[in-house]
Amino acid sequence: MTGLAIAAHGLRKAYGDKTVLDGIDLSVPEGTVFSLLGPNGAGKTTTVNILSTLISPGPGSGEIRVGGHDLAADPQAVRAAIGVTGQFSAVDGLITGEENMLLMADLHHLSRRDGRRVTAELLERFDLVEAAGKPASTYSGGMRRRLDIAMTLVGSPRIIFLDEPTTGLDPRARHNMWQIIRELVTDGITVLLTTQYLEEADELADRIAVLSNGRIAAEGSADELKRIVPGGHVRLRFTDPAVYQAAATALRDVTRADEALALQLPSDGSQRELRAILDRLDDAGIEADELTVHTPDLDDVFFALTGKPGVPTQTDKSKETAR
Ligand SMILES: Nc1ncnc2c1ncn2[C@@H]1O[C@H](COP(=O)(O)OP(=O)(O)OP(=O)(O)O)[C@@H](O)[C@H]1O
Repeated sequence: MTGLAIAAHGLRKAYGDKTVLDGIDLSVPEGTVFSLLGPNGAGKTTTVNILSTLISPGPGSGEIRVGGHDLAADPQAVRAAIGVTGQFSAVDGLITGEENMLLMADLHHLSRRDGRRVTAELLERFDLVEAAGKPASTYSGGMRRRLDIAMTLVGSPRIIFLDEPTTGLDPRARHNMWQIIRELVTDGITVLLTTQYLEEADELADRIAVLSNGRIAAEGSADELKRIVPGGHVRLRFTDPAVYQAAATALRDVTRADEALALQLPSDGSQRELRAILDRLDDAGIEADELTVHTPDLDDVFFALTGKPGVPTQTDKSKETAR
């Protein structure tokens, strides 16, 4: 292996005259989580489908290596190295969780005994022992996803593709899934995660690539991406209109929100800039009733890069931190 679990050069795909992937490069080091982030239709699933050999790359694509194997020359070896769990999971609802697992063990040609052992271990690990004898159709969304990942692990993959693994899950199940993903990585597995949830990429990914219009608009760690967009500001709120007016006069570069009696100033949130603002207020004898610092988050990055608002964040939690 090269140290890279996935190395793709100039990945291309078009359907008719619609270009979905317009030459993207991906480098994913072993044992890391790489997140492909993009709005609906950006090409995330198409990328996963190509890398997992489900569909062929478009003409003109460069070399693609997955698990150290050349995708075009040795797709079988790629398939043996990977596991895929997706929006349309492999779980059969008509049979029990345990039967699904045993079926998977059969597909991987495990002996009956090994199949039973691995199934028991994985059902235990994913907290599915109690539900093991019930039809999978009776499982909650979170249980189904856990079963799906457990089934994927039967084949001992080194690389797992998780296509939107928490879409539709409630917050508890989502956090549970994040924990599972972290544990996979602790075990040395490489995870390629596609998500529409910015918070999910922020939580889990070592590196994030933002897909937009068939290209990677930006790539880096969450912190690196946050640094490329402006958007940091300090917000001051007042209850007394006269004090609000005085502050608006005393401070430069402010954006006023007269109705809310609030002022906004661009700021990187650093101690130096905050002190300068507070000094100016002190000099003018002004006391703000509330001061909050807003630092850019992946939402800001995403909107700046794709120009497409409306992508869901996972919580309504305020982006502002009171200081
Ligand atoms: N078999 C196909 N035939 C024609 N067009 C397709 C096909 N598969 C995908 N597309 C188109 O390619 C584009 C990218 O689709 P893809 O499913 O990769 O996006 P995505 O980023 O995974 O989106 P989502 O978040 O909605 O799953 C979309 O415009 C889609 O309509």
